Amino acid sequence: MDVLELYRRTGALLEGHFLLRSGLHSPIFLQSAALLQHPLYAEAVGEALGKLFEDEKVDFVIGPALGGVVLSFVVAKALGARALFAEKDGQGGMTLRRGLTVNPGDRFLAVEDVVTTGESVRKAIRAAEARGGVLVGVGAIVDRSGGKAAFGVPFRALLKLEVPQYLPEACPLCRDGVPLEEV
Ligand SMILES: O=P(O)(O)OC[C@H]1O[C@H](OP(=O)(O)OP(=O)(O)O)[C@H](O)[C@@H]1O
Ligand SMILES: O=C(O)c1cc(=O)[nH]c(=O)[nH]1
Ligand SMILES: [Mg+2]
Repeated sequence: MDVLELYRRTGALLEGHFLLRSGLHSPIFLQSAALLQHPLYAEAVGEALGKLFEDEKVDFVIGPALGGVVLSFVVAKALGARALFAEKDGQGGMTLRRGLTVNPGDRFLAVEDVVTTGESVRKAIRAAEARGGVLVGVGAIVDRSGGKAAFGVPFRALLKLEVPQYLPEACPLCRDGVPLEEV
């Protein structure tokens, strides 16, 4: 599957000057909702990502809201597992709400649309582990961490993308006066 082409085709590959969740700046932003709004593409992504973990016997898949909600659903469907999502808890972490539960010992796969630092998916992982879940893998549509993100379990992505990302004080786009976009 040509994931980059899917982002392009759906207008989800943005170029400019973007503020990332982590506070880093980048000339590239992958707007996954623009891709995942298409059920057939979302399903294809879910099947491809699920396939990378088909031997893991997962009880549930979890992703951090919002980006991880649709993705969790399509991957879980492909794996015959439950689809959970974690939500911001208002204190910088994430939690399970809305009657979503974990049975102690449940094996789970964490999924993320785009991993930059991995901090967002890590928060969803902590929420599931706090309820007794056992993490068996992390899957992403795109890994743009430059090989830096690690979770202590297999981490697999459909696409590894090498893109510049800068600390704000070292950002050449800021230096050139390019307006910063919060997407
Ligand atoms: O690996 P990280 O450095 O954490 O960055 C990547 C995260 O940023 C985006 O989510 P965002 O927090 O913007 O919110 P959303 O999912 O609600 O769109 C994206 O969906 C990832 O969750
Ligand atoms: O790091 C981020 O916040 C981020 C990068 C990206 O390409 N897409 C996205 O949704 N978030
Ligand atoms: Mg997100």
